[in-house]
Amino acid sequence: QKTAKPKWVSSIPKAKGRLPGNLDLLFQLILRESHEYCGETIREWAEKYGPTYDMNLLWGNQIITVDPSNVKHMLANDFESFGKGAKFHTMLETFLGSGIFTTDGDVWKMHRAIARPFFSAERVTDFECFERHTSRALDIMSEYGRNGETFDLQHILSRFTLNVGTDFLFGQDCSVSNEEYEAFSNAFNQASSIVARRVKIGSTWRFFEWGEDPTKEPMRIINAFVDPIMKQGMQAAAVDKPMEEKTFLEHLVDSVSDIKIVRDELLNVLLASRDTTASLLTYTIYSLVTNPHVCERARKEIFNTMGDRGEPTLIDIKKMGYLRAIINEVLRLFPPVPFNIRRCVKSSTLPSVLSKDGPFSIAPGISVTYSPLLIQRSTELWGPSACVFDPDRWLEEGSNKPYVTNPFSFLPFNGGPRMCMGQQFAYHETSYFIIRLLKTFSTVELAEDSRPASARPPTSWKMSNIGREKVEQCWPRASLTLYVSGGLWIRIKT
Ligand code: HEM
Repeated sequence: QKTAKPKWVSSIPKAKGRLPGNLDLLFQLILRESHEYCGETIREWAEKYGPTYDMNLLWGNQIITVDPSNVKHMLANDFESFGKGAKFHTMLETFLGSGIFTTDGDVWKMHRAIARPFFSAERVTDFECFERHTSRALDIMSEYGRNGETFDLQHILSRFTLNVGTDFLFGQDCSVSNEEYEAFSNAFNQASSIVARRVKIGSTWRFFEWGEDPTKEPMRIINAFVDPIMKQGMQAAAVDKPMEEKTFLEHLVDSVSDIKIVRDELLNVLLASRDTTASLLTYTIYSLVTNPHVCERARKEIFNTMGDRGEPTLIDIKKMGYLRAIINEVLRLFPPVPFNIRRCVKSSTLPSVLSKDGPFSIAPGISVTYSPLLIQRSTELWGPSACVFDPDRWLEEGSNKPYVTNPFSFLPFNGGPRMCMGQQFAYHETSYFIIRLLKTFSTVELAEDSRPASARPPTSWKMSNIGREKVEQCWPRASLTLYVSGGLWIRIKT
């Protein structure tokens, strides 16, 4: 770490636009989103202004950092000086209320303490739950295969992870009609993109939302979906039973008297478990089908470990080192939470090891956005092959690997006291699904011919030498989580 005297926030390099208040940069940030590779504007500005810079939109400080030393400082070393903050709470409140994601201090501690018992080793290895929903998803895919039809796998995976999430957390199968599911899913995606945009443009978000709150209509649909789940959970909670038999929802109803908080928490954990794992699964399958040699090696490992058996056990999964390396490599290149934010609540000093002018002191009230996606693709941290999909980097021996020397250079699940509670659950769910998929289907391919225009990456990327633009065969985009624009269109053979 550098020992130089810290400079005040004003010495953090500032982005320089042509219009007062960097109005042109604010519009660039919003308008480029519709045609750029996820995070490209932020990356480009980091190259121009330095790894820690101030977007300085409408005269307000808004710090961006792609420096792991600063992320470690905010999430772990000086955790008490950084929180989600009141502004973040307001931006997300109309969607997620006051749940584990949006709160700080004692309220957050209460949420975390209530949730903790439900992420014990026994609960996160409920493979029967994975099997119930995996076999259903594979049946749907087989049907498409038999009919010679192509399909959007991302869509199937979002429903799969929602079903697993509601089953694991609320003890209920989400057996709604396709129409009800579609309405819920669209409303959830819509609310999620509205709040993601608020976070991206920061304090200026209200300028872009005239009139009625745009999350109001999606929330009406989301609540209509969640209410019956809540009702059943409350009825079940009224029946006396030991803690080990209780679902997360029953325990929640027991522990919290305010029904609004129960609903908020339910949506928070649904968001945590559905979109993130669907993203990881979608990008894992995308990476397998676009790297056939990796797919074949994974298939061999699965068959060598399990022989003719169909359903994997925890021991099987633990033996599959190559599959784990593939999942880590996907989490590195396509982190399901590509951007995140913290707000300074007590004066602090960002070490800014990668900046030539750091460290930088920052004052309470200032927000710092950090990007796992850009950090995990940085050639400075990961070497010249940073943008290449190479699971072998996780199997190489040696203590000089970036994820060994600098754990905050790989942070898909965050770090410190607010680290993801569902990490093991997500690794197990993803491994389980991939093993069953590769054992069931002999061929899984991209169906480039049948995807809609919104799923096609811009043709200009083929000529690009930036990041992964040249090699990407889908369009990675972000709302709160990373997704494939227009869906991942697939063709399979059984
Ligand atoms: C690949 C899958 C997943 C990824 C990449 C992921 C990533 C993350 C990240 C980055 C955070 C930190 C958010 C923040 O504080 O800013 C987080 C928090 C959290 N995650 Fe996950 N997550 C995944 C799956 C899951 C699953 C399956 C569950 C539940 C079943 C879950 C439950 C939670 C909870 C409860 C928190 C809140 C922790 C807190 O604020 O104290 N996650 N996750």
